[in-house]
Amino acid sequence: MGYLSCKAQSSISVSNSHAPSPSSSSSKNIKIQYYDYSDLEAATDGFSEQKLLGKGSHGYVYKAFLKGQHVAIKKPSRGLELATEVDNEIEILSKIQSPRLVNLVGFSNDSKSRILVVEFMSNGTLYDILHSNTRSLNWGRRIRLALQIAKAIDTLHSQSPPIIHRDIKSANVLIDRNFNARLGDFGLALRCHANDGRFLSTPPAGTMGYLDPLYVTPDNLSTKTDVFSFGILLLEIISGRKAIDVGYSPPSIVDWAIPLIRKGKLLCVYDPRIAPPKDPVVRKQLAVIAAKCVRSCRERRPAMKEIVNWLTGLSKLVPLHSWNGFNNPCLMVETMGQPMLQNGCRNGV
Ligand SMILES: Nc1ncnc2c1ncn2[C@@H]1O[C@H](COP(=O)(O)OP(=O)(O)OP(=O)(O)O)[C@@H](O)[C@H]1O
Repeated sequence: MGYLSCKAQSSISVSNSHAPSPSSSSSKNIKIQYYDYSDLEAATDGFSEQKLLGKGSHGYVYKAFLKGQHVAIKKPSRGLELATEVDNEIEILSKIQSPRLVNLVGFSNDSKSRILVVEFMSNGTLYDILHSNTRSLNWGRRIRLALQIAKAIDTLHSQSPPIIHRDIKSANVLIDRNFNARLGDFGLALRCHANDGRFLSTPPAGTMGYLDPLYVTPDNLSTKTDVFSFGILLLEIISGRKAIDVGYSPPSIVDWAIPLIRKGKLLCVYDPRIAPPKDPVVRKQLAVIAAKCVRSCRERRPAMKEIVNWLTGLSKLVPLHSWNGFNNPCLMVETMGQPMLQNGCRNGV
């Protein structure tokens, strides 16, 4: 996995040449394309409805084909405050590329509007996949998606200084054409540097349902804030339930799932739309990992690296079958592995 060291970050080049493909990311040579507003306007047929992929709180996302590459174009809908989020996303993503992230391709920087151009993800968001009733993912696929998201967050936390995403949620996980998870939306991301004024003064933010309850002042932010949100996302992957769903009591996934996991009623938390994982070790450990991530004592939450190790072990125990209906022979290969979970993961929650 490629990511940049702090030193290499000074050698970013903003150029008019093509951005490198994410898989060929180099620590010294991230090339970001600069676009004229008119190029982006033309590529989206004047930001037309037909090219609209979706809408978020920051603005609209359009599909376009630019210089031989499918891209997603993110156009803020409101004023200055949102431009700041786009600026932040540019600042963070122009210094890091990874096959686990929705990478920056370029941006337009003219007086009319700051517009972001990122890689196009053809299979939508994990939120849509988990909560649509048309396709249910098998356990092999769910565990691999969880592992890929954990690797993405670990990549951010391994930077110097660490980058904290602050908005880990299933709607910010996009699925690429090979059905791999990519972490996107870096509008809220912050570099965790004790002397950084922005880090010290930025008020807490995130998405309700995923937000660490301990993150109440700017200086409370830590990598464990993302670990908490990842735990919520893992519960969502396990149960198929939304982070907050007022149709249930209690509506919060964590208030519902953790007492059940503590009582050992694991089968109650598994997605009723599909049979639970066959292997009881997998059933238990997946739930235990999620419960460890959302512990109220931050110090007792695991680091992302540990979570990556545990999920890697679990992924070896569960075969990866086809992606419900999509016929990708590469995904049909069964992965055999030896049981492994270290670092006390077999202990209780
Ligand atoms: N890189 C991309 N490739 C393909 N579709 C995308 C891409 N980025 C976003 N989309 C689509 O656009 C929609 C809106 O994305 P956006 O990031 O603006 O908002 P969000 O993450 O859903 O919400 P919010 O910004 O409020 O957190 C997504 O739900 C997705 O369907």
